[in-house]
Amino acid sequence: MTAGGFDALVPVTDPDALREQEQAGAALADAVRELLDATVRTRLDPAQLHAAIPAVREVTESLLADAADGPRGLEPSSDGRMRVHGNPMVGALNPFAPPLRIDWDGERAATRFTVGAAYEGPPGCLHGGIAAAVLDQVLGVIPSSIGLPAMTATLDLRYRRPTPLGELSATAWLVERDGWKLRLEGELTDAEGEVTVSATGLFVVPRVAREHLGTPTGDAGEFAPPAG
Ligand SMILES: CCCCCCCCCCCC(=O)SCCNC(=O)CCNC(=O)[C@H](O)C(C)(C)COP(=O)(O)OP(=O)(O)OC[C@H]1O[C@@H](n2cnc3c(N)ncnc32)[C@H](O)[C@@H]1OP(=O)(O)O
Repeated sequence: MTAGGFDALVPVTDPDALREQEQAGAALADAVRELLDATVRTRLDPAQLHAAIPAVREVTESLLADAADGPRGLEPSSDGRMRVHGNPMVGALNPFAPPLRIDWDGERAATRFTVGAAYEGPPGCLHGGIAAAVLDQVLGVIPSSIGLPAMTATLDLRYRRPTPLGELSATAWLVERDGWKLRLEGELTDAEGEVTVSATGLFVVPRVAREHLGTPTGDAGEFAPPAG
């Protein structure tokens, strides 16, 4: 199951039209992601750079002909789940998002993704804040995947070694549930399988969501810590 949305299904009047809209928006985001990468990597001379600007501005203007005034917020998707399409880690419509596609198998949330020049911190390596955002997101899909939409209260990171740009993976699991509080752990791993960053997070179901969800059962049940 792909995680990252909110598990409760909502009625969608015309899922085919919505899917077509999502696919077109995601294709545009892919193209702009390539533009973002090219913008960082280009070595064209100043005159050539200035010459590129009008074409980019023209596209921007055309997109703003029909656009939201601000962020998109939570919207129904064609799969019947609510999603934040502008999310900078998983949002299909956000060119800054790698984007992460996070799978939840009932025990672990996991994603494989590629990061390039736009995410560079130390030379050739992933920016530490992006590593934090990836882990926040991968840990953060677990609460909603088990029906307890929660927000990050604390996120502790241990940067063990530099994370090279390129193919990476991240995984997270639930360690403990205490009422409305979830203790989660996760890891970011490089292409060689080395753990570069490990994370521990406390996620709390906010008061407003608690009022809708009723009484917590207070134990992790089947969501026990994975072996190893
Ligand atoms: C609609 C869902 C969307 C869900 C959306 C999911 C999207 C996932 C995306 C990735 C995750 C993010 O980036 S989320 C964005 C980054 N995070 C945030 O912006 C969160 C900002 N902080 C908050 O909104 C709030 O402080 C909360 C929700 C964390 C907690 O506030 P609250 O709901 O009023 O809860 P409160 O009654 O005070 O506390 C409940 C229990 O949690 C404990 N507790 C609370 N905060 C902490 C803390 N920092 N450290 C230790 N413990 C804490 C309390 O001691 C208490 O324990 P006891 O007395 O019961 O034992």
